[in-house]
Amino acid sequence: MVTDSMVKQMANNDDASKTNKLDAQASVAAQVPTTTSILQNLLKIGRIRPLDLAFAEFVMLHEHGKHAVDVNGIHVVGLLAAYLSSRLGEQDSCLNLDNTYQPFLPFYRFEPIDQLLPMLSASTCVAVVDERYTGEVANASTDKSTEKNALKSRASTSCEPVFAPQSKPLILQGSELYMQRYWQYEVQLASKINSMTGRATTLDVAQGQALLAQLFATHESKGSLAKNSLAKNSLAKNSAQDQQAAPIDWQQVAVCLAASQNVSVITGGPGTGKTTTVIRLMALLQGLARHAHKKLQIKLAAPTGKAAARLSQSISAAMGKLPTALQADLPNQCSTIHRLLGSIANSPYFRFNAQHPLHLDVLIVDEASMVDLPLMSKLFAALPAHAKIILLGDKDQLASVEAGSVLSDICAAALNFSPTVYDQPPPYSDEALRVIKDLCQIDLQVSTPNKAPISNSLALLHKSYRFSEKSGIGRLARAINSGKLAPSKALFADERYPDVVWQTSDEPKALVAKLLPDYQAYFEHVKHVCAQGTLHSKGLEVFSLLQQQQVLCAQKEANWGVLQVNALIESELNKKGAIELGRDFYPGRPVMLKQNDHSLGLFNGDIGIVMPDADNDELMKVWFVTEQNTLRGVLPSRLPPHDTVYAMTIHKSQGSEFDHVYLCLPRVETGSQARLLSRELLYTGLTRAKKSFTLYSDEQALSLSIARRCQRGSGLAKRLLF
Ligand SMILES: Nc1ncnc2c1ncn2[C@@H]1O[C@H](COP(=O)(O)OP(=O)(O)OP(=O)(O)O)[C@@H](O)[C@H]1O
Repeated sequence: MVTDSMVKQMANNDDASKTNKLDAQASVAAQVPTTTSILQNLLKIGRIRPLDLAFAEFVMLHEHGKHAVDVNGIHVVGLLAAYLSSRLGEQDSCLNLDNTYQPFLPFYRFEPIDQLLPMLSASTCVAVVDERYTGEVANASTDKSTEKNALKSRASTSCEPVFAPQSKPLILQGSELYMQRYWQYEVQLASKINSMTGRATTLDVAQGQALLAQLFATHESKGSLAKNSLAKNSLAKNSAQDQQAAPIDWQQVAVCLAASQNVSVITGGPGTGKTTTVIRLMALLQGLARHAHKKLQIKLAAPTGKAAARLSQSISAAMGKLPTALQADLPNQCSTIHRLLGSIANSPYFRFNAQHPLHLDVLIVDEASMVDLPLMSKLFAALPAHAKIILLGDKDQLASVEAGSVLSDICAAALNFSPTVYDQPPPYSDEALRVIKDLCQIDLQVSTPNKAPISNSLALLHKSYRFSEKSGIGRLARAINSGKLAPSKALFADERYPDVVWQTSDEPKALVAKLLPDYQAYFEHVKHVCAQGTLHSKGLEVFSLLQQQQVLCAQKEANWGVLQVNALIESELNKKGAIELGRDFYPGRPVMLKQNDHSLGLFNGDIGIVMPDADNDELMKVWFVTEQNTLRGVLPSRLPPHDTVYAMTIHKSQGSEFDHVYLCLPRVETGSQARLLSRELLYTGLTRAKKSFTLYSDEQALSLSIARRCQRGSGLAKRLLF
C-alpha cells in the first residue's frame, strides 16, 4: 500500500513549486510510485540486491492474474518476492508474514497477512499450502484426482515428502512464505527426521549396562555408575541428602539417549565433553553390535575441512582413554560432509542421495551448528533407512553461514520452544526416561513430558571441564546466553574475574598499542628461527606464539573491521621495523585460507605462516601444521585464495580456540551494523578464548549484542512437532 502521507508528501513537494494547477497535477502523476520505481529506490539504498530485483522481475513476468496488484497498481507479489529473496541473503529460509515487518518503508507499506491472503491465493506464482499447518490445501493444485489432493493435504500436515504444487516459485504455508526450493528442503528434512524419530530401536539392556559400566568406570567419571546406583537406592529411601550427593552424569544420560534414538543432538558449550561422550557412544554401539555378531559402519563428518581435521585429532587423542577391548572398529578419521556425500563438479547434487544412500549404519556430524538447511536436507536424504545420526554442536553458537538454523531449530522443537534450564533435563517422554533408568540407573524427573518424539533427541551437556567455576569466561558465557546485560557488566567489573576485561576505547589504536609488544616478540622469534635454520625443530613454537592471541571482529569492513585492524597492525609493525610492508610474503606474515584445496590437503580456514625454506632462505613458503604435528611448506604461487590474519571475523573463528581473545564490536552507525550484532555472535567470540577475553566495544554495541537474539526465519521447528 502506498500510504496517504507518502502521496501527500509528494504532492506537497509539488505544491511548493506550483506554477499552475495543471503542471502540478501532471508532476504528481509522474511521481506516483510504481512497482519499478519502488524496487529501484530500494536497490539504490541497498535494501535489496540486484539478485532480489531480478527475482521480483521474474515473478512479475510470470504473474498472469490481475489479483497480485493492490488498489494503487503496485505489484504486491513482486515486492514480496524481492523481500523474500533479500531475506534469503540474510540466511532466513522463509518469511513470516505474521511478524511486524515493514522492510520497504518509506516507499511501501505491506498490509497484514489476512488482507494479503486473497491476493496471494489468486496469484499464479504462489501456491498456498495448508493454512496454519492444519487446514486444507487451498489452491495447491489443479489436479483432477481427488486421491492426489487428499495425499497432498495429508502430506502437508504430516510432513511426508510432497512435490510442490504446480512447481510455483513461491509457497505460502501457514503464515510463512518460501521460495519453492527452500520449502522443499525444509519439508524433506522434517519428513526424514520425523520418520526416523518415530522408528523404535531396541537395545540389549543387560549388555548395555555391562558396557556402560566399563566405559564410565574409566577416565575422570570413575565410579559414576556406582554413584548413580546409590542415587537410585537413595531415591527408594527418599533421602534428599543422598540424592544431592550424586550429581547426575549428563554425559551418561547423553550416551543412553543417543544409543536408543535414531536422531540425536548432543549439545553443550566448549569443553563440556561432546567428543568424550561421542567416543563412548560409538564404543557402546559397536560393543552391542559385536555382542550380536555384527559390525557397524560408523562414519564421522564435519562441515569444513578444518573441523574435520580437528575432530580426527581429538578422537585419536581421546581413544586411548577407552578400555582397549572397546577401541576396536571405531573410526578416527573424519571427512567433510561434501566429501562423504560425493560432490559432483559444478553441480548442487551429490553422488549419494535418496536413490543411492550412503553405506553406513551410524553417522556422527561435528560442528553441526555450521551446517545449513540445503546441505542438512541432502545429508539426511542420503541416510539409509536403518541409519542413526548424531549431531554434535553448540546450539548457542552462530548458525550456518548460509540459510537455515537446523541445529537450533531441532533443539527448539525438542524443548517445545521453552528455554533450557541449567542442569534440568529436556521434556523427555516417559519411555525415554525409562530407557535412561534401565541402562544407567539414572532416575530423571520431568514435570511436563513432551509428546513429540523429537523431545527424546536432545542431550544437553552443561558442565564445562575446560572452565572452572572460578572462570570469568564460563560465567560470562552463561550471563550472555541468558540475555542479561547487568550481570555481564558486573562480571567485567568484578576483580575476582581478571580473565574478562571490557575496554570502551573507541579507536582500534588502543588495541593495537596493547598487542604490539606481543607481535614484536613473535617477529623476533620468527627472525631467530629463520636465522638459525631451525624451522623444522622450532617452527611449531612460532605457531604457538602466534596463536596465543587472536583479534576477532564482528565485520570485515567499516569501523573495527578485519581490514581496518589488520592494516593498522601491519602499519605499526612496519614503523617498528618488524616487517617490510613492500613485500606480499614477508617472513612471519600469518595467512588464512579462504578455499579448500583437496590436492594440497589444505582447507578453508587453515592458518599458515610465511617463512623461508629451511635450505634456501631466499625462497619464501607458507608453512602449515600437518596432522602429524610437523610443518609443511607450500609455494605462494600454489596457495589457494587467502587473507592476512592478525584479525579475523568471528564467523571464521568458529571451531578454533586461542589463549587470549580480543573481540571488537563496531560502533553502530548503520542499521546493518545493528543487525549484525547478536548474543550468538558475542558468545561465539567469547567461547573461542581459553585463558582471557578482552572486549573492545562501546556500551551501545554490548547492550545491543546481548539483547538481540539471532533468530532466523524458519518453519522447521514447527514441522518437527507434528
Ligand atoms: N567427565 C569428564 N570428567 C573430566 N574431564 C572430562 C570429562 N569429559 C571431558 N573431559 C575433559 O574435558 C576436556 C574437553 O572435553 P571434550 O574435548 O570432549 O569437550 P568438547 O565439548 O568436545 O570440547 P570442544 O568442542 O569445545 O572442543 C578434555 O580434556 C576431556 O578429557
